[in-house]
Amino acid sequence: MTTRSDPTEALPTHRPSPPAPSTPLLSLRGLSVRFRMPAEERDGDRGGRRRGTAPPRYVAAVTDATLDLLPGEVLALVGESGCGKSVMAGAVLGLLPGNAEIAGAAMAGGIDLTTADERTLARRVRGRLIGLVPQSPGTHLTPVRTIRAQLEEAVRELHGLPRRTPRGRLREEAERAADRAWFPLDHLDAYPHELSGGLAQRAATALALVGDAPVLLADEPTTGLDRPLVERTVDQLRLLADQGRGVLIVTHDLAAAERVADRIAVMYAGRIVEVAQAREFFAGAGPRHPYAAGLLDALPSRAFTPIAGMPPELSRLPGGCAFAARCAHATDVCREGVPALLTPSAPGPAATGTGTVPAAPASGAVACHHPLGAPAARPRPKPPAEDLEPVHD
Ligand SMILES: Nc1ncnc2c1ncn2[C@@H]1O[C@H](COP(=O)(O)OP(=O)(O)OP(=O)(O)O)[C@@H](O)[C@H]1O
Ligand code: NI
Repeated sequence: MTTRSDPTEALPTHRPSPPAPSTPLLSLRGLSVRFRMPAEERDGDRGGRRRGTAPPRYVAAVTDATLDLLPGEVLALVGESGCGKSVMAGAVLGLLPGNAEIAGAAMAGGIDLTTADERTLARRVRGRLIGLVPQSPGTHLTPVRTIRAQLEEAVRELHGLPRRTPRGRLREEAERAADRAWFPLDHLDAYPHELSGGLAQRAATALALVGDAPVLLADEPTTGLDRPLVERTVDQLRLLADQGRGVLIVTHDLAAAERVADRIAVMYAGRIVEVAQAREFFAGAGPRHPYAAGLLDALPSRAFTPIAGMPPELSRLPGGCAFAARCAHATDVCREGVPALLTPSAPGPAATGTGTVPAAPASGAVACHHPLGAPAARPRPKPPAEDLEPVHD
């Protein structure tokens, strides 16, 4: 993809104040996804139990995720590769493979996305309630068709319009979508290869905006882009949120998240382990979960110290906190029980509210038996080898 600069790529500097937080646009409640895997012959089975009679294995890709996405906010979902971010996004769009088993709920526009049939998902959810900003505009755009033709086709499909629909209507809707993504109308007749990287990204975003969905889901929207293009891409998502949409960015790129996110949700081994205000997380008191602190410390702009060890296999999760084996703060209690996602002020689990619909943690929630920055009265674990305490305390 080319990344040459283009004067038409300047984004408007006007930044309207975000609307007051109100009803969530997307609500996950105890969302879990596991993949059923073919049974495996285990050690000791040979000669005894025959292959195929062993119990099936499961990959616990997402476990008990509770989270709200509010109008006007950019929420960044971060975590190491394989921790379940894309599976969570796929569950929301009804795009999981056949071996996926889902529990819990994911509500948007009054529809439970986990139980909706394919017809509902295709007609009412994808593109209409939730727009998907693709990872790689280069592969998302069809090389042999102009941007205008692709947008018009998307309009036709999304609105279920017949082939004979008057051109004017398609044209108008396509131009409206281009305009929403700040794609210059005088480039609409270009082919994808004629566009700069930034304009290709905007063309792909325009496709996601054809149905003017209130929720935008961007799974790794900046992978493979150079720094200036990363910044333009996420700034554009920020502006789309400022207009009242809810934007969920799934990313490895903590610098991009710091640049545009209002809130951060950190995932580890399939669970949300921390939800924080981005300002607090990056520039204020800092992360409260030792894993989240480790992610920040791993950044080249910070301590540049990777987290020792590897995440557990999602088909063989340990009994307690999944991070305990890598955590300098872990004690016996960590290995015994999975910590609930708690906010400091809430007496019970943050995911437990009043009424039948439990509340989601807004921010300041952490799933840790020994959260960082906790009162000194908390029993302090012994650091395992080197004295690592100053890094965290
Ligand atoms: N169809 C599938 N069958 C079995 N396991 C799967 C399937 N799809 C994904 N997984 C597993 O689910 C886990 C979560 O994967 P996911 O793609 O959500 O990770 P991710 O956090 O998005 O990682 P990355 O940052 O690399 O994109 C991984 O262990 C992955 O191997
Ligand atoms: Ni992913």
